[in-house]
Amino acid sequence: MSKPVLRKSLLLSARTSWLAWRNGLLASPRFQRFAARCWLTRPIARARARGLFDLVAGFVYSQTLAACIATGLLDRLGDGPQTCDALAAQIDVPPEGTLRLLRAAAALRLVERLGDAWVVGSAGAALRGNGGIAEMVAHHGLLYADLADPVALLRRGGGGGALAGYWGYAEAPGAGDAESVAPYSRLMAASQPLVAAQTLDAYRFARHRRMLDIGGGEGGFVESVAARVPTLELAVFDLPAVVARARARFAAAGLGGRTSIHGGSFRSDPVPQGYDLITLVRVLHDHDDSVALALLRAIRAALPPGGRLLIAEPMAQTPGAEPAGDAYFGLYLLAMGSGRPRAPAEIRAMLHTAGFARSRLLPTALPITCRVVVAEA
Ligand SMILES: CC(C)=CCC/C(C)=C/CC/C(C)=C/C=C/C(C)=C/C=C/C=C(C)/C=C/C=C(C)/C=C/C=C(C)/C=C/CC(C)(C)O
Ligand SMILES: C[S@@+](CC[C@H](N)C(=O)[O-])C[C@H]1O[C@@H](n2cnc3c(N)ncnc32)[C@H](O)[C@@H]1O
Repeated sequence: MSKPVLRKSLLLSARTSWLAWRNGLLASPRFQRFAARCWLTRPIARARARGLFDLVAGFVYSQTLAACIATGLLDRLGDGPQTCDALAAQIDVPPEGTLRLLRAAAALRLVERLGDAWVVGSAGAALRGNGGIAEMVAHHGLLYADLADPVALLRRGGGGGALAGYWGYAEAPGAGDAESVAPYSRLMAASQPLVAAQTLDAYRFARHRRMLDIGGGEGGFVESVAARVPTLELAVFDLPAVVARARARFAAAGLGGRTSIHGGSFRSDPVPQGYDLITLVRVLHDHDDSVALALLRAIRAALPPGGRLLIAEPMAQTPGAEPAGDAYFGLYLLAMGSGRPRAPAEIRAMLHTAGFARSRLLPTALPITCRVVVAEA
């Protein structure tokens, strides 16, 4: 056995022993009782118990939030303080039910008591400041239905449920009509500013002349870039029924002269050429490895020498945000029926395989919402 292999195997066996010892201790009711009573370990024990309780009960918190959004309770409180009785009449829930909801929401900092009335709480205020989150919560009903039996979902390899139906247009023959693409495109457009803000702060778009946003939906990201970088010519490539929405949006925003529209499928149509920057915003993670790699290869072939590809999306193994990438998006994409969240290192390895010379991860202010990898052809 070579020295590095021996070293690796010794380290692995030391770590295995340590983890077995640690887990035995943490599982022991005697140790748990001792840690909760001893003044030195009590804060840690309480924090761990709280963390575990949140994990066990998190779906109830999410459903409390869902009720606040569905009834419009948060928006109503956004207009000013309200009593429970006044709110009850507006949201069509009996006063006892409204009070129960308000108390639950207060525990989650969504609302706050102010004398005899109620106002928006600190978490509620942050949520109201990010429009797209409320829409995300509203569409979680679909994911919630699919996750009612998570083991069945895992056993059947994902898809086949409510969320897959919502998304199905991209796989459908003809790739969707105006009616079937509308709900999803609207949802993506509503949540797009969260991602655009991070991406625009992370990368200097002004260094480019012509940008193509592949899978750009109804053009929300292109519109944000247009507002930040007046010199850039912009284009969007998406399924024909989706880009029809982008065309209307650009015309309404007075961007018709600065933007081009390409309708097609990157599964079967060539990637348009003539752009020195191509972007994939919340697109790569939607696809299984074979489709994702074929797309990266096609983009590499379409870029001029020195041209760049920018990938922006939530990623796996994000320090401090592991549950968002690996748990939330891992199960979301499973329910959707294709794709997976990838770690930056995996994306960079795929970029290398696709023929990109260099790539790097750029820092973003809120990596939980989006990370950015840029690659050079
Ligand atoms: C004022 C005083 C007293 C003190 C100030 C202290 C201080 C500095 C406080 C900071 C307050 C502050 C600025 C808070 C900011 C909070 C923010 C920005 C919160 C943002 C939260 C974002 C969330 C929760 C985002 C959720 C996003 C979701 C769930 C996205 C889902 C996306 C999906 C499903 C996308 C699907 C696309 C597909 C199919 C995968 O491709
Ligand atoms: C998650 S959405 C992201 C939309 C937008 N980039 C954003 O961040 O809001 C994925 C987009 O990829 C598009 N898409 C899916 N399959 C496609 C295909 N085969 N060819 C072109 N676009 C496709 C969808 O229509 C959708 O607009």
